Amino acid sequence: MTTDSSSTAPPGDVASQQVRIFDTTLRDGEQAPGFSMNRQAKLRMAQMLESLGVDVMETGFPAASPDDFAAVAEISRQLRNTTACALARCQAADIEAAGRALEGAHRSRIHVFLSTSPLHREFKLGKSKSEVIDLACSGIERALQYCDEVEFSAEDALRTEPDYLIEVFNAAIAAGASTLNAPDTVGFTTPAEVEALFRQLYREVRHQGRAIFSAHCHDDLGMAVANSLAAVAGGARQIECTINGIGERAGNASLEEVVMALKVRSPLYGLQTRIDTRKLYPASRLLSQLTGQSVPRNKAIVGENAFAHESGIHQHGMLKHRGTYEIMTPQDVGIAETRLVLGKHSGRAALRQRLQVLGQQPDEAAMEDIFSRFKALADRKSEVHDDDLIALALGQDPDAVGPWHLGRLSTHSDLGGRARATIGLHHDDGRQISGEAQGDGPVDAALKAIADAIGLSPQLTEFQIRAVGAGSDAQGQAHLSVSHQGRHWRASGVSTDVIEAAAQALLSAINRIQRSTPDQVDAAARRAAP
Ligand SMILES: CC(=O)SCCNC(=O)CCNC(=O)[C@H](O)C(C)(C)COP(=O)(O)OP(=O)(O)OC[C@H]1O[C@@H](n2cnc3c(N)ncnc32)[C@H](O)[C@@H]1OP(=O)(O)O
Ligand SMILES: CC(C)C(=O)C(=O)O
Repeated sequence: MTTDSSSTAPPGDVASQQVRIFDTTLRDGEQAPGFSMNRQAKLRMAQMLESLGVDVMETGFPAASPDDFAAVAEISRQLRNTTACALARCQAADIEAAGRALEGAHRSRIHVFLSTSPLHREFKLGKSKSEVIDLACSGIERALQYCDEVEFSAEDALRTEPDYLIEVFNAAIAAGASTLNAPDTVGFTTPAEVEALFRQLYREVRHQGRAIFSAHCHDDLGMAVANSLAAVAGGARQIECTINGIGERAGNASLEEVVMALKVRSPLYGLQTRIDTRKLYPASRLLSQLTGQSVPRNKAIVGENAFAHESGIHQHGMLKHRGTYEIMTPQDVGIAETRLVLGKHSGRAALRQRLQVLGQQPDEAAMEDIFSRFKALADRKSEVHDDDLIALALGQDPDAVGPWHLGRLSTHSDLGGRARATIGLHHDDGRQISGEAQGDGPVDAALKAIADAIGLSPQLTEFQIRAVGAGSDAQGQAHLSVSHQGRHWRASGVSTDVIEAAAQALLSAINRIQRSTPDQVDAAARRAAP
């Protein structure tokens, strides 16, 4: 967590080293298709954002719907260290709704906005320059009756005539706004342009240290984070951003990227935030769970690959000194550890290190043999897992099938009742066994029947079924991970019948366990056999 104790300038003044983080995940983020959240989800996310340390939280747009109003009201009552903010158009009903929703807030802000660009003035609002200024000022004055502070946004500011924008901001300050936001509503600007605009605003608007400038950048050209940082270089002291960069169209500036850029490059920017960066990854995962939208693997800071290395040259460098290929630690952002993923691009250094972790210490000759078999396997699989490596080290074929095979599977389930499964298995040595079990659904029953029949119940740690292809005749692909005696095994099964796909996946995992520890599993199966 970074805090500013050295600066004497008020937060937000250009002389201050503190940048306010204004989070709009629950408003601009939530208003994008695919990201809407119900009240419960918003409340859960708000708790996470407050513990992350955001300074201002835009909790919603109360005039949008009764549920949004209720969410803003409930979140506002709960926030203690964060200013609760609600959005409103320059319309009396919107502002009154925002004011009522914020009534229980510890500290409240109404964010009123109005378009200022020529295109928006003419086609959206049908208003002249002076009418826009009058409407903005009356909106700000009205909002001040309901809250502690008012932010004013000149929507589409980056396509507004700069001299007119200055006139609007001067009027907004005179009307009582203490935060002046110049949004790049359509993600059109560039870093050089936005920095120059903020410098001009800082110089020419009559803020007299009473108002701070804010940047709200969209990512239509992929420059939202760069533009936000450039705005700060030009004098902005509030950045509006969202977790995972969600927001209208291509999204907003990503909070985790902005914050980590300021932290990792602090000698360059000399600026700080209050964000507890160790909570960035948990916040990102929570949002992904609540919205059902996954984070791309290659996403900066919080993507699965952000601290994962597959290429041998990088892995070799990382094993010598992690600074060779990482500019921050995974722990800085709340990720447990760096992963060296073994695949077709990996080299001997990473393979040897992983084998050592798995208790295998092959000599040079054995290592060469394992390495060539590893490369051959890696050409067929995207990722080589620990159980594959153990099979390679033990001289086994990681692609082998059996010894157990599924001979028979039948399931029965009634709506609302327990499901039942019976299975028949045969072994390469001619043995045949059968089993029967009940479960929560037919997949659960089938997996239990197999585990009971073989007499081995590895713990299921991950389970996914997905359709391959479209249509009701699509193949179902089951992936699972199990743990057994401290080791982890992965397996998959494919069938047009999803229950059979799951059963094949578990059997494949048990076979892998058996092939690496044959005596032990065989004894279990003999005990289980009738
Ligand atoms: C850049 C941004 O992200 S702005 C925030 C965008 N977010 C949203 O729009 C999400 C929530 N919005 C909603 O639920 C609805 O749009 C509502 C409830 C706010 C309004 O719904 P409706 O009354 O049916 O209006 P509708 O959405 O069709 O059109 C917007 C109206 O607001 C006017 N308007 C737009 N911005 C402003 C503003 N800042 N101040 C005053 N009026 C405005 C438009 O001119 C239009 O007016 P008109 O109906 O007289 O033509
Ligand atoms: C309401 C304003 C700040 C906005 O979301 C935008 O201009 O993108």
